[in-house]
Amino acid sequence: MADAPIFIGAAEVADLLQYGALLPVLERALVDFSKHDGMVVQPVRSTVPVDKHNGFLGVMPAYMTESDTLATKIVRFYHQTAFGTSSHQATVLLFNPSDGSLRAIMDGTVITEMRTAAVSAIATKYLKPDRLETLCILGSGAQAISHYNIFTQMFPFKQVRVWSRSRESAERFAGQVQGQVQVCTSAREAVLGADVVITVTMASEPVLFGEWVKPGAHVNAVGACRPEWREMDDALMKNAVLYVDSKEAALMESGDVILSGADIFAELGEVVKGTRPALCEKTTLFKSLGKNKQEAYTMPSIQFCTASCLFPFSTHCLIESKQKLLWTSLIHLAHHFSRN
Ligand SMILES: NC(=O)C1=CN([C@@H]2O[C@H](COP(=O)(O)OP(=O)(O)OC[C@H]3O[C@@H](n4cnc5c(N)ncnc54)[C@H](O)[C@@H]3O)[C@@H](O)[C@H]2O)C=CC1
Ligand SMILES: O=C([O-])C1=[NH+]CCC1
Repeated sequence: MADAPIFIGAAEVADLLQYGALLPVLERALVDFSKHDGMVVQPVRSTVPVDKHNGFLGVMPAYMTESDTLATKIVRFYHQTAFGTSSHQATVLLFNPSDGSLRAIMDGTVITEMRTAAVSAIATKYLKPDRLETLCILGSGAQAISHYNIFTQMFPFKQVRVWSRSRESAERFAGQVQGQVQVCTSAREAVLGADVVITVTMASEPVLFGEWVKPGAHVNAVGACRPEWREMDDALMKNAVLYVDSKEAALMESGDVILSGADIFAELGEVVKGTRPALCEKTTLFKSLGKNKQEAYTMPSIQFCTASCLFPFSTHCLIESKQKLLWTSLIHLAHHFSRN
């Protein structure tokens, strides 16, 4: 009989996952994904609308030949959730690729929050303007917090502005993060003059307009993952140089790309690899959909390990082994572009 899969809960994932280790894995995932050489098999996410409850369930499988990693993320995103419940909840399943048996079940919500923010940070590292003084965040939920955390760690912003539909949630956000945040009364006020803008809303109509965006600024467009949803207006989509995590996904899932008819300039993985240029002097926009969550790349110091070896060990070994499994899954997930 196959060994029972191990379970890695949200608290353990949060303990084990560090941005310092995550960033290079994701850069590698972006590059591998954008090679399009058949070594990473990762279809565009399959999404089931749950209309009766105003939500969606997305399934994101991938197989990476090089690291022999087979996993899937399952994510639900609902518009109305009970108070205190995140609109996005995810689970990651890791399989033994040789026989398809289930090896690990892990919380994917923290992974999603951190992976997505880390990929936006990578896009910003490559596409950033010369001046990095003002960061603007539109939205104040889970992604706003993870983006705030990594962006203030990685870049020397002097000012962070936030706007949210309700001032109360923007103020709650400002109280939750470590550091000064200017709560703005309008999205326009938050965006004017900002060097980097991040949109992390559940909006289905534009909240960011090209006329507000400073020429040469960089935008990370993280929300609006349905073909009929928008966060940007046409002017911004057409005037900015457009980078995406996955061209295939952007043309199937992104309302901002599909409905504006904007041309895609490059995948982020091509920029990281150096095969397409980073046009930093222009206004740039990175449309993130989460196409490489887990990657087929195994961190050099972390060997793949089987669930069967976990149970005779001490707690310490168990945690260490879980960390290995977590990384293996991340590596896989990274491919869902770092659609963490
Ligand atoms: N690209 C990627 O890889 C990923 C993208 N996402 C997307 O990022 C966005 C934020 O996700 P979370 O922070 O987890 O969600 P959340 O539910 O925690 O926060 C959503 C935020 O959007 C605001 N909002 C909701 N409806 C709005 C509207 N009509 N106009 C303006 N603001 C509105 C809410 O007030 C809240 O501040 C979502 O669109 C989500 O689908 C999430 C995970 C991965
Ligand atoms: O990658 C992801 O988990 C998601 N992207 C958009 C909605 C959820």
